[in-house]
Amino acid sequence: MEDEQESIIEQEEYEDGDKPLSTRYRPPFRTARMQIQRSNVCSRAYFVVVMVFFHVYILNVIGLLLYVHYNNGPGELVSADGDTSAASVSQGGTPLPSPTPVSEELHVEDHSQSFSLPRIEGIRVGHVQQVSLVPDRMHEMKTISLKPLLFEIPGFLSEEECRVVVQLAQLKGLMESQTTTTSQGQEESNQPLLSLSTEEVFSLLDLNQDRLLQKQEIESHSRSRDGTWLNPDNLRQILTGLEACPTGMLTLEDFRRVYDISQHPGRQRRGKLRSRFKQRSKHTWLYQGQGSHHVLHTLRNRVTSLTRLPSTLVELSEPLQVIRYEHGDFSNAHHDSSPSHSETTCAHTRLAGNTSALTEVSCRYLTMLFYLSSVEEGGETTFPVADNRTYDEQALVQEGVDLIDTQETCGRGNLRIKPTAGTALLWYNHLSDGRGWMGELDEYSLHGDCPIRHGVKWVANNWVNVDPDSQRQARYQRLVAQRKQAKPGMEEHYQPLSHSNLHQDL
Ligand SMILES: O=C(O)CCC(=O)C(=O)O
Ligand SMILES: [Fe+2]
Repeated sequence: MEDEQESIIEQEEYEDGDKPLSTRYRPPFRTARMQIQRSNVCSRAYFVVVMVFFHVYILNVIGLLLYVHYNNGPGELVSADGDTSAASVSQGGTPLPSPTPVSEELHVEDHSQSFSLPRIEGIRVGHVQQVSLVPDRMHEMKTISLKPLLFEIPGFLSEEECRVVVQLAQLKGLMESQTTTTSQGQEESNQPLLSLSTEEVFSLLDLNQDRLLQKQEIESHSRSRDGTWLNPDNLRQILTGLEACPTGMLTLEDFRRVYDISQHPGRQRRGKLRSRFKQRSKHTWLYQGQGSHHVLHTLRNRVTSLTRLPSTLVELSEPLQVIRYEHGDFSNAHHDSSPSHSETTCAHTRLAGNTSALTEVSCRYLTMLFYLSSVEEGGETTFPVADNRTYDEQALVQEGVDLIDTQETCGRGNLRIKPTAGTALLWYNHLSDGRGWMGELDEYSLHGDCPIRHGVKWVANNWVNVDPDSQRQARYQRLVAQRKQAKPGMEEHYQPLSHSNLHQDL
């Protein structure tokens, strides 16, 4: 009986199409043979499973590589200043070939190209990449922080270019950047501004006027550069109250409780709202399109090259803003761009915008800040929460320390960059939406500048405007293209918000 069983097993083994049994190892015991039989079947199944996993793995790797290549990869840079044959970005010093010409004209046809926004990879803090921006030299671009993604490029402008931009700004004439106070200092800036009831304050905070205060609404106030009428303690009280609220929203009654100014008579005497300094400087705007000074034009091309953004986006963005800070001048910490709400619309795409939106705001995917002068003492650009592990609105305004207030707390920021003539900073104000377009505001991009102690500081801002609604951005670009076709030679100009408007919008 046992023999019979054995021969059946053996026969099956042979019929399976493997080697003849005679050539096989014949184990002395039946149980062992059965195990071998099972292990053959198992190893085939195992082989199939492994192969399937292997293929899935390979496909995943290919997919990932393609994703990285088209979205975030260390793509190609183009040499600006007309040199399209030069190499571009590389890591470790070897330039990569990258011949994509930067056009002097608006690319009205390349909408498809416009719908992916490349991002430079930071790799890690301290990482240095070689970039080719001018024909005869390479520049080094160093990662300064990952949150926000921030780079420093020394020598982005030559001494002569800095001088030209400053002179052009002086020729155009600088205007006062609006401040909420006179320029006599903090004392005076604390003068009462308005006397508002708690209900009026509630209404001001209630951006969408739904009679409920959401965290977003309170936070968007706390972000404003002027930081005016809610002091840090008020803000902290309100946010704490909101967090204790199970609905996550405050009704007017809840608000009354958390905004109980009578408990803190010293902080908000008689309910007077106080304004504080937000900034002090002078600024002007310089157009960079056709007919502008070649240095301005070149600078814009260099921005396109470095950022690898579609040239249309850069060309349709705000003009160059040049700012001069003198002794004591500064600006409070702020975000250059705005969080997107249903009630807001981007100023730059207003042509294609939703007219029912309440507020126009600045939508700035990235900032390029150029230092046009070195400063002897003070005037550092500060990123108070750069590379924090977490971003916490409340931590910004803890008792006695208001990181927004650069006049008082500049030294406490996480990162401070000393202005050096010719150096450029590049940072992304927004995260990616994960699909290659602009996503949420990067809270960590909060920055300001410390008061000038000695010397004069000149800087210029090139902001690249992008609408978080890619369809609206596309519509806007189509409209501009149509207008351009109808009126050749006319350049569509972004109408800049004034510097002060901008920061009230934040
Ligand atoms: O001047 C600086 O260092 C920063 C300027 C700035 O943040 C701005 O103008 O928005
Ligand atoms: Fe800024």
